[in-house]
Amino acid sequence: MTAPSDPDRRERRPLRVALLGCGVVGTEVAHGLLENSAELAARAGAPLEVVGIAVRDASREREGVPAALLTEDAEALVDAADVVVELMGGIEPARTLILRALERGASVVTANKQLLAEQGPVLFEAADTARADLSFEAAVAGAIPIVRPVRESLAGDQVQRVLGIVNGTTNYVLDEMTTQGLDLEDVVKRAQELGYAEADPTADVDGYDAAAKAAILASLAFHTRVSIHQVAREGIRHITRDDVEWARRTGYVLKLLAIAERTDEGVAARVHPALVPTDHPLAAVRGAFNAVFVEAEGAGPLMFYGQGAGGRPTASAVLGDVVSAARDRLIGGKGPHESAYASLPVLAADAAITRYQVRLEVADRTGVLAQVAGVLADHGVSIDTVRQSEALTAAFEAEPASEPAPGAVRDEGEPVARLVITTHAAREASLAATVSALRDLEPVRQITSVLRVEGV
Ligand SMILES: NC(=O)C1=CN([C@@H]2O[C@H](COP(=O)(O)OP(=O)(O)OC[C@H]3O[C@@H](n4cnc5c(N)ncnc54)[C@H](O)[C@@H]3O)[C@@H](O)[C@H]2O)C=CC1
Ligand SMILES: N[C@@H](CC=O)C(=O)O
Ligand code: NA
Repeated sequence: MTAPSDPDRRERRPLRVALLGCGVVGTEVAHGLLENSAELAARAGAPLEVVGIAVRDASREREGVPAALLTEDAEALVDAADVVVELMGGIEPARTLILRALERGASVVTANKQLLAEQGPVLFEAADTARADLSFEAAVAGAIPIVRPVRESLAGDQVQRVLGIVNGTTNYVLDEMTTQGLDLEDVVKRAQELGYAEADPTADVDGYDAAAKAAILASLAFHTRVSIHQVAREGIRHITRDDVEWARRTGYVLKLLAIAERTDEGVAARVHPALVPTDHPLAAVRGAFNAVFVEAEGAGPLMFYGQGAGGRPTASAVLGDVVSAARDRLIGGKGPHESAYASLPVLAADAAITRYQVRLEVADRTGVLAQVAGVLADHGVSIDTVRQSEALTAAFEAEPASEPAPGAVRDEGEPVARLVITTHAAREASLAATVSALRDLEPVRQITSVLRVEGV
């Protein structure tokens, strides 16, 4: 007769952990595994032995990381591990190494949102086939537990909407621009030094990183595969100090938001800068912190807040996944497998419905306001508020006039009025057509900015 399977009688041999990558996050994970080994062993149920760390240059010293652990042979390291922790980033060789690990039955922990958002289905299928864990808490909103709550705790509910700040770098940049009056480029450099930015910070500034996270959250929340290519994306590269200042003067703060929604027609995900009222909780999210609101039918509104970037905070989420994967291995089981996907339609970007703030410069003549209002009305875009003229113009006395749009006629002596129009909710497609028509309107000298307004 076979002995009953009693987890407490299983052999507690050390679990071999391989790290791939020893950068900002990898270094902190290595420190955590090496310095807290006794505590982690007690929590996991077996010692977690670091068998090696794959790096590009093994001859380079890394503080607090024994040189003997460094190797340039990532494949051999993967083949020697029970748990593979991928912290190299990028698509290749991360993808091949993760698949190799899963095919061998090793558990995988990764922080690689880019890979998950582009190639998630391949990886999840490999994990399910191998009955091995593929965990990625660090891939969305750094230290904040958000993947596990959406994937597991809300698995019995119907999530309707996920909205939040999921990129620490851009939140830090916009915050510094708002509070210190700095330019975008200077603050991005600082974000790199602080370990918040991706290896190529374009991924942060142009919204790719947030779009990857939005795709992951939308997939988990709506049980529908959403890839990064289906997320409408606009970054913060075009945001100027002027935009930030106008936001402040009109009662808002600029934030890069990720929004995923489920409607009767399907699901939609988008990432863009948005004006958030100064009294909205998201306005108070400073520095590299992130915050995510989830609305579910049964649970109602939920809010998650914490550090979204940086080595230590991200390593916390990675280490949590490592302990969890170790526990699953010790009982011979696997964490959650992927949902049988509902495959709801993923909607096009221009289906989104939002409020907008449009700033423009017009010839300061009688009747211009009516002409502008007429263009909005013609496109079915209803105006909420219009601010015009002296008060706003006077506030900018010291400010140099902005460059006119290419082709715009600007008479040197002509008085120009600034208008700030806030709309009621309108379809993205209607707003785009409105802006295009405004550009062609004779008295319009410049469309200074078009920003969405959220959280009103
Ligand atoms: N830094 C952060 O705040 C966060 C980062 N992440 C993710 O964590 C992962 C790692 O990010 P960081 O540590 O910030 O990046 P990093 O650029 O500091 O570290 C990556 C390391 O991997 C190494 N590497 C790359 N390709 C390699 C290869 N083929 N063989 C050996 N080593 C290789 C690089 O030399 C570098 O040292 C990325 O997927 C990133 O998106 C996730 C959440 C937060
Ligand atoms: N570059 C990312 C790091 C965490 O995911 C960010 O700034 O949020
Ligand atoms: Na997280």
